[in-house]
Amino acid sequence: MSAIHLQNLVKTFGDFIALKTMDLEIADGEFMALLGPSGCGKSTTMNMIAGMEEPTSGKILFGERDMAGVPMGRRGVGFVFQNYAIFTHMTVRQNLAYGPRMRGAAKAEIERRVGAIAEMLQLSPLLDRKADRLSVNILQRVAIGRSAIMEPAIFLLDEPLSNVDAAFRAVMRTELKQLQRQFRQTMVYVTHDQLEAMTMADRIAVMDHGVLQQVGTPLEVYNNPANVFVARFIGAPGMNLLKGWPIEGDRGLVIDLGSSGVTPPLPDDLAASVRRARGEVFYGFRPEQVALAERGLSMPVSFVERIGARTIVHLGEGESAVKAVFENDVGLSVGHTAVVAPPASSVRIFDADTGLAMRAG
Ligand SMILES: Nc1ncnc2c1ncn2[C@@H]1O[C@H](COP(=O)(O)OP(=O)(O)OP(=O)(O)O)[C@@H](O)[C@H]1O
Repeated sequence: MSAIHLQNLVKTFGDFIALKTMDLEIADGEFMALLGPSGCGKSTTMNMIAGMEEPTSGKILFGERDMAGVPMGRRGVGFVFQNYAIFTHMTVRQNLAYGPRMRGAAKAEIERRVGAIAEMLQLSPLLDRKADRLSVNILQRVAIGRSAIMEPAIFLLDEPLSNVDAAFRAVMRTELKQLQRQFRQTMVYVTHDQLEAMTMADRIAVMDHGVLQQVGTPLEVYNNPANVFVARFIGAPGMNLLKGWPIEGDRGLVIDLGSSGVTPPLPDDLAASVRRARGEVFYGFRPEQVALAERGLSMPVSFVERIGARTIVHLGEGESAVKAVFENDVGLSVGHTAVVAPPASSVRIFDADTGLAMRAG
């Protein structure tokens, strides 16, 4: 019943197309993150699921049930926004109890549910505090509690952590995931923060410019991005992408990267696809997978960032710039030349014209 199906969903505002044909299946009990840069259409999609906006065309089904014309209050969804919507003149207890009381729940039942949700969200010591005396962090926790206490089968959260501070955000990531495990709701979570999506979601729907780019588990979108947008967007830093031409080398197909040199041979199954496509490509590899090597791409060090034990080394410049992440200090400084090689199995190739990933085989 709580699966969500988005079918050919389109939303325009006048001439502006906010969402171009979205097809997405969210399973019952799944935690789906809608991830993408500002303006990509995440909130528009969410607002249509909630019933706050009508689709221009296309369908939204909850289970088998078409939601066309079903008002927000009848959809059985819980909604938490970026800006906590709570009653500041009430106590935390009164805020949490508000929904069940409106539904006419018995007093003892309300008390039991308020106690349980307060315990889960670490609000028990604050239950009798007036909401106007709480920090932004705690206000958002109360807002989540106020929605969660209704145990909605579908829980929609739109950037709920973007106004809270970084340390609290880390705590809340864990708590939200636990909340979902406990209630087993279908959760749709809008964020532009990939760390939130990667750590909490079962699957991530990556969006850009009103177009769904890829749907997959966090590891799938990280390891096998469908296109150059996803490759650059996922990962911190994103995937390195160097433009080059495939050429036949002595030991197999290699990519001529111009001033950066020539790559090691591609694995055979990937080479077969690249040969068939015959065009210019992007040679992609993750900064975390770069190793210093005797043979490989020889590049000047342009900048070194040290973040605790982690070191991000910037190599080359302009179009041929790449980043390499090391978990220790590898002794590289500006002015050095580094020879780096990504392991063949971690290399990804994208068609330079279409931006689409070429798969092995
Ligand atoms: N009511 C509206 N009228 C006109 N344009 C709108 C309206 N609502 C959204 N848009 C536009 O649609 C596009 C998508 O907006 P949306 O809020 O869905 O993006 P988003 O991915 O959630 O980004 P953000 O994180 O910035 O909210 C944006 O360019 C936005 O300006």
